Order: sequence, then structure tokens, then C-alpha cells
Amino acid sequence: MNDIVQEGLRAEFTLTHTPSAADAPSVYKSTTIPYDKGPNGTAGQNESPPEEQSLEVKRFSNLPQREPVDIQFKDITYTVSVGFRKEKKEILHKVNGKFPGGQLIAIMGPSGAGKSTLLHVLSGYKKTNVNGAIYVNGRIRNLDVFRKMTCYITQDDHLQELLTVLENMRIAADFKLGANFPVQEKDGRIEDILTVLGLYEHQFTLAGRLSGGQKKRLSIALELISNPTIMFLDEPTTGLDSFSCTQVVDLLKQLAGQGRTIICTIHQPSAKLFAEFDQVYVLSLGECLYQGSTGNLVPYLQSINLPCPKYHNPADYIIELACGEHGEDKIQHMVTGMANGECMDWFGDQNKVLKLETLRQKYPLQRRTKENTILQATNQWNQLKTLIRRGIIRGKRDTTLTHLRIGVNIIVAIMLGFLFIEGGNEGSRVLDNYNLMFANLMHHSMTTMMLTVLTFPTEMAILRKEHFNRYYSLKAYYTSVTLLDIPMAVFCCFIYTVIVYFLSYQPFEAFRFGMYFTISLLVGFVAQSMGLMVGAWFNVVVFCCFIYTVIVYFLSYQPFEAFRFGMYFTISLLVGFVAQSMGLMVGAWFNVVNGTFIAPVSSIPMMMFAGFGVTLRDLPPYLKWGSYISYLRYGLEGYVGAIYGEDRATLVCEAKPYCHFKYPKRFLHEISMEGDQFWTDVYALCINILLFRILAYVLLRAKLRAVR
Ligand SMILES: Nc1ncnc2c1ncn2[C@@H]1O[C@H](COP(=O)(O)OP(=O)(O)OP(=O)(O)O)[C@@H](O)[C@H]1O
Repeated sequence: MNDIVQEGLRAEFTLTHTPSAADAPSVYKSTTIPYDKGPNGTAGQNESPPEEQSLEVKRFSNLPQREPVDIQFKDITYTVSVGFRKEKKEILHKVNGKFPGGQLIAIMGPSGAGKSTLLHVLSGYKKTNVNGAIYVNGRIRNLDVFRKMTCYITQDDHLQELLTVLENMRIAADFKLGANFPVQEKDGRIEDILTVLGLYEHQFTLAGRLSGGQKKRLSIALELISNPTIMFLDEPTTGLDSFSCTQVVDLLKQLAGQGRTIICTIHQPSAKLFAEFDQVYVLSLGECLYQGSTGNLVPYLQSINLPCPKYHNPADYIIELACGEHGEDKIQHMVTGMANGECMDWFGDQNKVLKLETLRQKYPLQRRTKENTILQATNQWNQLKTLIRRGIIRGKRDTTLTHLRIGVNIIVAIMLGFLFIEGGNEGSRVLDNYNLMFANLMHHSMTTMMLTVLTFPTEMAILRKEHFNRYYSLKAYYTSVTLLDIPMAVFCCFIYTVIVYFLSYQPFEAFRFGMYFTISLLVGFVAQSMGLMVGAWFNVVVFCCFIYTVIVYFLSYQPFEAFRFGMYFTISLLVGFVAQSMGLMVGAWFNVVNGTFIAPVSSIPMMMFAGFGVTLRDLPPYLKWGSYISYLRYGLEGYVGAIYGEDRATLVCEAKPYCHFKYPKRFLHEISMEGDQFWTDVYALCINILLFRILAYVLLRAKLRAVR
């Protein structure tokens, strides 16, 4: 972590560890631990006995008070392209407004009014096709600096559901506070936040098992770790019951009272909830109908001859007006009355409505260093380490998928092994053995590809949220995804190969087996060089890899030769990796439905050009190029090389009197393969993996940018 931030945080802790009651603002000083209702209306785990409910605690004693930040925006327009003709549609129409610091602000309006769009624009989540000016403390917003003081909490929580509340907090703290931050202070901050948010008693509960309100509070808790000055929340109360809504809004109010600017979109709050907000900004069809304090809304409506009926919730009434229920002309009347957000006469405290020049004087220009433009709080290595740690915890808990993956490999391997039993050693069954190789290719490519296609898109939402909130860079995330799967992929491939190989009686020769083992070790070394944390797993990888290959190889009675086994295994593994990379690429760009369609369909040309149905020799000259781009061709050629290349001895011919492929060279000639191309195939597959991985990364980056 950079020195400046670190120094700042240290200073914060020195200040806050021994807070003086006299120095603390009233909200910060003392409040009551929120009462948390348990299931069935009974008292929850963290229900305090009556005498404890009045216990006064320091709120966020580990989170320092923030200096308020004032946001002002002028003539904001936001345009999107729609349809095939890319016609322009303006969603925000030159809106203006001011959000003074230290306030709880609601952006309200009917569905489709542009609330989320305005929130996205102000938070910097959307930055393309935005026009107009956004000022932060009187100066034009510098997005990189601004993002370091903000957080964005999405409507759907996108939490790590397989991690407990405490694990989620610890991981977030490692991302946001960095490795050099003292552990005790980190824990103190986490404990403080969990206590105030009423989650302390649930710290060992899996996030996926929390109630809606608790999940929302956890989302807020995670972002509070970095102590942001400005918090943007997209519909934080949607889907919550009124009790949880009040809890969340009450919490936001406390946070605003500490100097934070809290801006959230909200649909139609109850009168009680509405009154909790300091300021409200009402939109209709991308224009501002009202901005000012909640208390001034009724007088304002009176002043423009649209009085709020008695006993009517003003929040309901303004939404009715914004929907055009009282006439379309009223909308324009209100937009004009507010000068589309330029009018600031209805703010509660006019002293807070400072001019841009005044704000610039009040908040002098800060010295900018190279460090404080780096978005993430911790370096790439720490990000990667934390991502790997999180992935390992998830992997251990997601046992269904892990068992399913291992189970599928074992079952398919046993089925194929018995189907082609003894085929590897019998001259009259060479063609059967050839079919088995193709079946292996299909198995490895389909299982790995579909797994990635089906699981990756669900990760995208979490990636988007965490990446925007500066947890980690895309590079660190992508590297972790690549590394985390290696042990499992190797293990599954090993089990499968061992079963198939030995069941199908492939050559049992020590040197072929030695080759196999060398390749397995090399795979482990590559994995190790890709990251030290995988190095810690190295021995496990070698062991698992060995077990897997032995089972498949011997069960399918492939040749008992170590080097052939190595070749066989290498090809299986590489084909799996290529397919996985393709899956990653498809998954990075398409959603589950489209991906499930695209992935298998894109494999069909690869199969055509593999040389299985039509031999490579018989491919028409104008389609020859296809065989060079088909990774399945390299896979098939590699398998054939492993089993029938390398001067394979004459085959046993006991099943039938006539044995056409008694001499392996004859078979190689028949299918137009040399049998000595193994290493070329390995290089080709490695290049395929690299290309698909790079392409997947580029697509992923483009997708993250496209939504912004
Ligand atoms: N990328 C887009 N392409 C086309 N139209 C869009 C796009 N993004 C937003 N819109 C349109 O802009 C309008 C405002 O959308 P926005 O999501 O900001 O509304 P909202 O007020 O947040 O609504 P809700 O409360 O229902 O979420 C809607 O009519 C929406 O259909």
C-alpha cells in the first residue's frame, strides 16, 4: 500500500483509538446496537436483553470521521444507442443538482425516470456518452481520485455466498487495507463495523444463508472497511420488509452523520422513511422535478400551486405527479419551477449550499502523487494471493460441483474403458482404439468447456462490482481464475486417463510410462512458475496427476509403456485446457443461455477438421486450412502418436485370423498421420491455449468497459 494512504490510515487510527467524547460529533458519540429480529418474529441471536438494549456504544470507533465532500453537477446528459441503426436516445436531459456533504440523499422517481442512470453517471460507473460537468468540492471531478473516496453498492448484493460474514469481511479488508495494515487494527475495524451493523452475532453464518436485510447490511459493511467518503447505493431498500428498510435507512443516516455523503435511489418510501432523508432529488423522464430538503417538499408544491392533499404522503404525491397521474403538463411545470435542478432555494440549510469558488477555497487543492492515482489499495501480488485464498475456501465448500466433476470423469472413463476393453493391445481392434481416442477428445473438450461456460457468467456480476469498487485489477482476477482451476483440472484428467488407458490395454512399457510421468511433472512446474501459491500445492498436484493417469491407462488396457502414457495424458490435459480457454472466452462474452448454444456449436467445425470422419489426406484442398485451426486435430494426432507412433511394436492378433493393422505403421499410413508429430501437436495445443486465454482476457476487458 502506498505510504500516503498508509500514513493517513495510521493517523486515523491514532486519532480514533482513543476518541475523546468531547471531540466526537453527536451521532458518532453514542447510539444503541440495532435490535435484530430473529426468524418467526422471535428475538434474533443478537437480541440484547432489555438492560443491554440501552447500552451505549461508540459507533465506528475504528472508523474515523470524514470531511464532507460536496458534489455538484451541471447540464448532465446521457445518451445510449438503440437498435441496429444505433439511433441515439437521450435518457438524462441536461439535469443539474447539488448534493452537499454529510447528507443522506434520495434520488426518487417513477420506474424508468433515470434514477439508476443518474447514480451510475455520478458514481463514475458510466462514463461514456456522458456530457456535462461534475464538480467535487468545487473542482471538476477527477475520476481516478474520486473513485478512491467512493463505493458503489449494487441493488443485488452479489456477495460471496460460500464464505461466512467474517471471511467476507476479512477478504474485503485484505483487498482494501492491504497486507501491511496491522492485523489487530484490521480486526478491530471489522468487529466495530459488524457490531454497529448488527452482524456481529452472525459472523460465522454463510453469507448465502443471511436474510435479505442482513445481506444488504453485509454489502454496506464490506464497503465501509475502506471508510469511503461518498457511498452510492442502488435501491438499498428494494425487496426488504419495512423493519429491515428502517434498519438500513437508519444505518445510512448514521453514516451520513459521520460526514459521509450517502446517495441512494429509492422507489416509493413510506412517509416515515421519507422523513429520514436530508435531501431528495426527484426525476421524471430524465428531468429534475424537485431538489431540496424533504421538509421543504410540501411548501414547494404549495408555492407552485400543486398543493399536497392533506393526509397524503408527500413522497407518494410527488411520484404521482412525476408519473403524470395529475396531468402531463404538471411535469413540465415542475421542471421549469426547479430550472431542471438549478434552483437551490429549497435546501434545508442554506449555509450548506456553497458556491463552487467558496468550496475551492475551503478545500485547497491536494498534492497529487503517483501512488494516489493507483486505484487498488494493495499490489497485484497481494490481490492475487487474496483471490486465490478466497477461491480455495470456495472450492472446498462447493463440494457438489467438485464431486460432480470428479464423478463424471470416473464414470465416463469406466464406461469408455469397458466399451473399448483390451482395444489398445489388439491388432484387430485398432479402429476401435482410434474411436476411443476421439471419444476422449470429446469428453475432455466438452466437460471443461461447458463447465466454464455455465459457471463463469454468474461470476461476472461479482467481478463487475468488486472491480469497480477497486478490490483488485482484472489482471489479478484473471490470473487467479486460471491458476485456481489447474489442480482440479489435472486431477480430473489424471483419473480419467488412468481408467481409460489401463482398461483399454494401452502399452504397458516403462519408458512410455516414464514419459507420462515427466510430462505430469512438467505440468506441475509450469503451474508453479505461474505463481508461488500453486507451488505450495505442487506435491499434491504431482501425486494427484500420477494417480489419475495410472487408473485410466490401466483400466482401458492402453499400451503399457510409460512414454505413451505420458503422451496420452499430455494430450488429454492440453485439449481440456484449450476447451476451457474457449469456454472462458465464450463465457466472458455471452450469458449462460447464449454460451450454452455457442460453445458446442463452435466445436462442430473443430470436429470436422480433426481428421476423424474424413482423413486429413481426403480433405478437399480448399478446406485443408481447417485442419490447422482445429485443436481437436492436434489432440487426435497426439493420441495416435502416443499409442501407435514411436516405433510401436507389432500388435498382438489373437481375436481374429486376419489382422489388417497388425503393423502400427500401416494404420498410421491409412489415417494419413506420421506418428512422430507429438511435440508439434503439444506446441500447437499450447499456442491454442495461449491464444484463447489472451482473447478471453481481451473480451472480458472489453465487456467490463462496455457496461461503463
Ligand atoms: N442501455 C440502454 N439502452 C436503452 N435504453 C436504456 C438503456 N439504459 C437505460 N435505458 C432506459 O433509460 C430509462 C431510465 O433507466 P433507469 O434504469 O435509469 O431507470 P430507473 O429510474 O432507475 O428505473 P427503475 O426504478 O425501474 O430501475 C429507461 O427507460 C430505460 O429503459
